[in-house]
Amino acid sequence: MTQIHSFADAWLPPAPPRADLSVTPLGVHVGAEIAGLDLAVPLDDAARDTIAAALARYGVVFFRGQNLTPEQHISLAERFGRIDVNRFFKAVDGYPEIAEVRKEAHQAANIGGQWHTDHSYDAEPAKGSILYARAVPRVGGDTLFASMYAAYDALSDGLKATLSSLRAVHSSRHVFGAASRSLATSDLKGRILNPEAATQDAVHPVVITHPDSGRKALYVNPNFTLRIEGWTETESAPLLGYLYEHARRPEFAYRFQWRVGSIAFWDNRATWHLALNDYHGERRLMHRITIAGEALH
Ligand SMILES: O=C(O)CCC(=O)C(=O)O
Ligand SMILES: [Fe+2]
Repeated sequence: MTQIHSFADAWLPPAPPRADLSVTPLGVHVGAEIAGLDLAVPLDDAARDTIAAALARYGVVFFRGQNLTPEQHISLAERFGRIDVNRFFKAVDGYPEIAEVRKEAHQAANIGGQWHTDHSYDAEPAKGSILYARAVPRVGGDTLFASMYAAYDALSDGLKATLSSLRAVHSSRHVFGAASRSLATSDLKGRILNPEAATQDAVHPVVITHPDSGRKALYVNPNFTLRIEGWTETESAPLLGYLYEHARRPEFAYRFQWRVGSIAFWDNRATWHLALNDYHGERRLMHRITIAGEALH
């Protein structure tokens, strides 16, 4: 008789190398909370490895109750790679490495309000981002994360085979550039800067093999992907639209509720994220550091 293994057998993490740490899966396909760490203290190798392994497995890891200075936030990020300074977000005063994700009570538009992965418009997209909550609304302002491993796995073998030969063009121009309609019509001015730096397009496979986990992940997103390479935008729209609708299915996602001091550290190649803009009249301020990645294959 075939033995039936429960889902948890495959999904629960191996014991972390430090017995004082715990890794608890939160979503069925994405998200885990790591407890037992004060991230203001320099990470030892065992803690670093625990975080890196959880990130590769769960796509995004969360920490609660942290209290970081900008310097400590930078030191934490540097344990995972070189910092990739974002060209478009206003930086925290005195800290060009830290991007400010801010919405004041009188402002309407938020940053990251569409499903995306950070920096997919770069030839070497960021490997991950560490977002730290400094001020949060009383209610609302959650962030959704979706597993692009799960989205890929759920496609048919036929569509997987078709996608394996396709690459897609990604761009920052229509989002952060001078011609961006959302910048022209919203109150993001002053929070999003340097439209002249939005010149680059990049081409990536539609399905990547994740450099750390070896798993396949869908790597197109509704914010930055323009078209399939060699196809027009009009020709690309039905296929990309289908992939977005598929990847947006709620069962691939986890919704994180912030508190001041919460941290989300996501793997940008394995997940999408979306910041909900449902807290008008309240303030939300996050600090983000993005870690440099590599070309994707
Ligand atoms: O504010 C958030 O929750 C996420 C915003 C975003 O897309 C980002 O920081 O990359
Ligand atoms: Fe983002």
